[in-house]
Amino acid sequence: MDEHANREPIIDIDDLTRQFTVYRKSGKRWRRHRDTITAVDRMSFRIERGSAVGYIGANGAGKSTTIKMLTGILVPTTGSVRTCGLEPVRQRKELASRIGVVFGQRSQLWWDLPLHESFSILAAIHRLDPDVADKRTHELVDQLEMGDTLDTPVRQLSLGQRMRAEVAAALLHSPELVILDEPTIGLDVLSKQRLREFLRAERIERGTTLLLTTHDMGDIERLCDRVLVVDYGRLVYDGSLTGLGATVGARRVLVVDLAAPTPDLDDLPCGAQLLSSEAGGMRQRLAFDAEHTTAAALLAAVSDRAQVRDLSIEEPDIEDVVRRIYESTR
Ligand SMILES: Nc1ncnc2c1ncn2[C@@H]1O[C@H](COP(=O)(O)OP(=O)(O)OP(=O)(O)O)[C@@H](O)[C@H]1O
Repeated sequence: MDEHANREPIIDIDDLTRQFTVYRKSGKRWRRHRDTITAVDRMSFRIERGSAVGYIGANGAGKSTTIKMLTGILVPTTGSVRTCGLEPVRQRKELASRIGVVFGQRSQLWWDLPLHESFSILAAIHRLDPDVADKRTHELVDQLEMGDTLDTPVRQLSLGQRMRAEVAAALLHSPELVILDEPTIGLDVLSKQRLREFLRAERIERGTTLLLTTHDMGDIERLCDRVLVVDYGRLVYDGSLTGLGATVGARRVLVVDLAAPTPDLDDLPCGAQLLSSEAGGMRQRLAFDAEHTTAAALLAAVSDRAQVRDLSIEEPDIEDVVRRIYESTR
């Protein structure tokens, strides 16, 4: 790969739109109506090589449709998409040798064959040199602790074992970019932890770029340095995990310890609300949203009413933020 290619974003989408035409029957005569659904709506973003990005949003927000266009399964309606510097649909074969894809719900393994045979078949499909394939298989089996399962038919693997096998299968040809759709869904705590550790190491040691969709806050926290939030096909947030709370309107909490018992602090500035009052009102928790007021303004309002001895600020619970994004009514 030349130096220019190395500096190019590994994913570059510009004004990307995908629409679907659906038909529904309605009215007395059950006439067919034609509707257009815009699953991805003029979306633009770039992802740099070596980064790890969480792509999140409610059900139906447009995540899978974006991934399908990135991998060449779906043709965009308008706009452009480049993955690894290639046009995914036109250069799908070449792209397949440069990316790995894991869809939690769909398998790329052969169910009735022992696991090691799936790896051999995939190595042949990718035309890997037998020595290289052997070395890489051993490495993955070792790192993902799959030694005991190599002779087991895939259909007999537990969910955790199968997910590790899926990840190994997607990484066998050492792709530059790995796209994972819900990689830890349904896994127990230990399996999740193992998988995350493996993906982190893969990224650090090989510079592999990771793009993942997930409902699991832990995946984002442990793996991603950037979060993209999609809603109704549009990008509504692009930034760090910590900045996410403020954007989706999650509230921070000012906790004040007061010098004497104090009646409930109501009548607060707009955007602030009393959450709880303890110890006869000596500790009160006040939620506020950054869009309407500031911690300083809130503190000033409290100081007018009581003597403040100590204070702290609780940041939004990111797990709650992610849950709210997924639960938003569509
Ligand atoms: N083949 C299709 N035909 C018609 N509509 C579709 C098709 N694929 C997706 N859609 C619609 O496009 C919108 C986006 O769907 P998409 O599957 O991309 O969302 P998602 O964010 O991946 O959701 P989930 O988390 O549930 O997988 C939805 O309204 C969906 O119903």
